[in-house]
Amino acid sequence: MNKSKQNGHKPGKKSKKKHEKKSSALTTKKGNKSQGKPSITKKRQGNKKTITAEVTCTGLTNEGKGIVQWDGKQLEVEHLLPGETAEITLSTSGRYVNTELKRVIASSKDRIKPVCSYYYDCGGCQLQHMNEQAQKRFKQETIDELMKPFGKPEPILTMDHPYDYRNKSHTTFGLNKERQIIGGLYAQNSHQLISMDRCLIHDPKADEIWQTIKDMMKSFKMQPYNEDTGRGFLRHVLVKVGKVSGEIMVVLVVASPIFKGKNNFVKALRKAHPEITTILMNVNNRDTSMVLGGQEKVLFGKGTITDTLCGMKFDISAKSFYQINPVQTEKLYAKAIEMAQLTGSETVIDAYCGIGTIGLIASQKAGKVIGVELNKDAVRDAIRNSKRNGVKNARFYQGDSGEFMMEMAARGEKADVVIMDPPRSGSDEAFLSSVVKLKPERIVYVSCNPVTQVRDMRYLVQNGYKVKGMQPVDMFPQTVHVENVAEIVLK
Ligand SMILES: C[S@@+](CC[C@H](N)C(=O)[O-])C[C@H]1O[C@@H](n2cnc3c(N)ncnc32)[C@H](O)[C@@H]1O
Repeated sequence: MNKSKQNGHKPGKKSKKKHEKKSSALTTKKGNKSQGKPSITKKRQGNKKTITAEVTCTGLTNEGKGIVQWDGKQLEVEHLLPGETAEITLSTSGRYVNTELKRVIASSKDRIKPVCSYYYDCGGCQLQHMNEQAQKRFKQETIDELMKPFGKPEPILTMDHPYDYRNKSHTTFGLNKERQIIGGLYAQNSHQLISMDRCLIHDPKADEIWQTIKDMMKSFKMQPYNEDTGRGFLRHVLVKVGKVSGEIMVVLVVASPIFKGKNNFVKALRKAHPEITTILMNVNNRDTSMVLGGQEKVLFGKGTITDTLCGMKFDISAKSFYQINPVQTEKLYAKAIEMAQLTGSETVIDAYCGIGTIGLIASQKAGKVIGVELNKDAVRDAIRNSKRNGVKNARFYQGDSGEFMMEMAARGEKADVVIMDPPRSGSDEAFLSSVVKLKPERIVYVSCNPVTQVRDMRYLVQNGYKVKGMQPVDMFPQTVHVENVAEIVLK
């Protein structure tokens, strides 16, 4: 048996799109020089040349891919670990070089057999071939390297059971070659549906529910939606689970508002899963890769679920953002509130506030909290959550955080602490320049993308602030993503 099989590696099954990379744009982090050995085979197809080569991995990129040197170029190879020697294929097409791991010849002690049997096909997780210690070390080194201009981050807070953590999942449906209905996830960066019955980072109940829906589809004559032809009905199933409350929301994302037999469908689903507390239909009839569409209809229950986080209760709508790993979120929020150093009198801005979680938790120690959020359903949830928890000193507004802060700065208003938690793209100059004008004593910056966080913190540092401390949190075990919270104070 070859080494790749021992390691559970299934070569040659991936979508080609996944590997497409400009060799000139490759990350240089942690890479040393080492020369790839001469090619073993060469094939030419049109302008495309495929080469098999033996290479040695010298480091990892921020995306967890192995760095190798070949023919004077630095290339990335998925699922390859530092120190490993492997056989890879390289396909060159113009300036592009695609790589694929074929066989690990000398394996690293950090390599393990992925627990998930879909790992090499799916791409939703990127680090399952590393043991827990190696994942931790990789995330710490990545964040340490990125944050170097601002100091040394604290040791990352990891999770005891790094599986089953996602409280939100969405599944897509399609037909296999035999025209049987299948469900699963798209391979990363592609629309190739990977049929699966379990995702090990999802809540197990969520996977049971969509499996039931898949099995019900045939008897209800419900066809999966086909994005190429625009035909079919069921596009996705979104499941949200309240990990503490046990409440479960199921959203049937459909291509048309005409849902024949919906009452019987809902009845049958509830019979199979009495634990479901609400069912919604969301109509997405656009040619889009976005999961949810504009129209929403509650088919059963109250249309939201409630969950408990840091001792407070939160209503969550289908379209509202809610952190996907509540165990780690409690650690993250505790750190963010500690960094805010509230004494009971401060005016706190909770920017990009979602359903108001951080702001409402902070309100217990603050003078007043002002939350701002773009998504109107999330703002409605935040206002309801404020009432539900008896909070009297918090107000929530719908709007763009940048515009909101510019207006505050123009009115000469005051803020002592700004807590900001923008999406992956980070914040913008309108927001950051207004923060600089408002001059809060401290800024707590929560980020799920340290790359954009670095960019924004650089702006703040150039404009009178300094980074006092940083705490990375592993919110997304098995994946390359890292959450980081930074304490930033006026110089
Ligand atoms: C990473 S989430 C954080 C939400 C919340 N702080 C939490 O911990 O649950 C980012 C939020 O920013 C919102 N958002 C995105 N762009 C925005 C903008 N320009 N202005 C205000 N909110 C925005 C999103 O709708 C989302 O709720």
